[in-house]
Amino acid sequence: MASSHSAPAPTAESSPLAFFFDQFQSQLPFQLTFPASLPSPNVWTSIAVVVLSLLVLEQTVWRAKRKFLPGDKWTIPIIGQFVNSLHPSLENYQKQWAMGPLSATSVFNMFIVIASANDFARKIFNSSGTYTEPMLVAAARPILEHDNWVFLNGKVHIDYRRMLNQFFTRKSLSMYLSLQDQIAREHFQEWLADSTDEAQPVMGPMRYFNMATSLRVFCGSHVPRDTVRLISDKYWLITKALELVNFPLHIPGTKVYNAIQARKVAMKHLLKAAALSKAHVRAGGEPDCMMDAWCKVMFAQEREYSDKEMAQVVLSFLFASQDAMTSGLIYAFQHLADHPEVLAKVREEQEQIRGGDLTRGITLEELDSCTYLRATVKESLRLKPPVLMVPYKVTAPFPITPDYTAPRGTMVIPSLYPSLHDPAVYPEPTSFLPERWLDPKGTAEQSPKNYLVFGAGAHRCIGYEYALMHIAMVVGTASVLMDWEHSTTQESEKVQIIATIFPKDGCLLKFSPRQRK
Ligand code: HEM
Repeated sequence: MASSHSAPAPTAESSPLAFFFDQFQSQLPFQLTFPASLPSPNVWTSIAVVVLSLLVLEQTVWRAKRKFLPGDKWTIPIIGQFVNSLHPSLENYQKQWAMGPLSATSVFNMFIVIASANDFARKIFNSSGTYTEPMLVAAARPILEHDNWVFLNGKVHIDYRRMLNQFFTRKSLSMYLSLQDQIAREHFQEWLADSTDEAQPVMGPMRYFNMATSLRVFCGSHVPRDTVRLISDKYWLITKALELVNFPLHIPGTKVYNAIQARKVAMKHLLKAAALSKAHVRAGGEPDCMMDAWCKVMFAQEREYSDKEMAQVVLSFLFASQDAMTSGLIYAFQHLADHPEVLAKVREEQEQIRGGDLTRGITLEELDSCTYLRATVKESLRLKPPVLMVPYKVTAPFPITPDYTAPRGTMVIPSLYPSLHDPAVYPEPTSFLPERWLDPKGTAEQSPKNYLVFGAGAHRCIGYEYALMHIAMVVGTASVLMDWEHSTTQESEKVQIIATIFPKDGCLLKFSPRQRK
């Protein structure tokens, strides 16, 4: 093979790339060829210079943005901490939090500031509309759609949220409690019927149960029962794609592509539900679900929300109720199985408050008086908070401290976990101690600012009351109807992160009908 370029013999000074090429060639027993159409070594040199300059620029920008914040001295070229973010782990996050109250990292040139201290976390939560906007994760926009209300910020968000808040008051939510109880009992029956000698992972059944409950509460009978399984399965594809980092192109076969297709199917049914709900309320039907309650309010006012807007709102609610609530419920079952002394107290309280009648659902007033049950749920969510951190994006230079201003475009992440494991507020922070919530003068009750399970500020979880009521009702009812054993493994205390956290072994439980002692 003859070489097709006739440039003078390169030296390291004249062209480093061509020089290396010649060095490489000298090692080979045959002649390598530059086809005539390939750029000459001088062009390669120019490309190398540009690439090198970009790499130097990248490091310079990283150091200029990071300033004195703890973090890598040099960022990994181009990808940053991409590999770590592909496999997020609590251990890696803990390392990052241990770096300091504020620390820096980067993924694909996205500069990220992570707040571990409670003051800074709350400062970020409270900055939306002035310095920041909610970011969720990059894939959230194409999946939930760009015009979904969850991406609103500032005044428009406050107005929209004010309208939705009225459907999440305790009074509004109490009308669904008996329905929730009925659905829970149906699912308990299924879990008991499916129970085998071996404990089974409960992630799948719990997720489906939450979807069935949430669809009933949000959409009533406007989503037929036989569609619930379909939407639940589709939603799993959506959840799996909502990772901190995803493949940037949404081509067939990628998680985000699958999630977009799944959203289209779910939206088809939710759009139909919105139209049916409007027709039901227009015809004078009594509200039987959140969509109906919304229609009733909106027909009495001037602003009419389109079927698409209503369906998108429910889509956003389902995301949260599916994932975070499943995490909260699974850990509540796990913690109670691992602490029989706590379960015994929960049962005693339930039997007392229900007056021995275990066949009927619990009322809101009764639930309110379950002091020990509510402390148990609160403690379970503290110990294993479903959401570890919430990404926000800086929209204007944000002075987080007097010395450090996060530049526009930075991803700022308030972390919830460190505040919820602060030993000064929660002594023995890794122990499950519902009693800490029973002393009104104790540090736990005296430091509500540390209880960041549901976030803080303008975007604080809209569903927190619903989630707390649901988990308490389910666990309370389960405690008097069933026994459950937890098969502990080496992975039970380890955490896997699928948008929210779950026991790494999927939580292996064996349910059986309650044996009264
Ligand atoms: C244990 C269960 C849950 C946990 C731990 C949880 C946690 C959170 C957290 C940490 C945030 C971010 C708050 C912030 O940025 O300050 C959030 C937002 C949100 N959650 Fe939840 N959530 C739960 C259940 C639910 C449920 C059942 C719903 C259903 C309605 C829901 C709907 C939402 C919505 C719509 C937002 C965004 C609110 C806004 O931007 O105004 N969540 N949640």
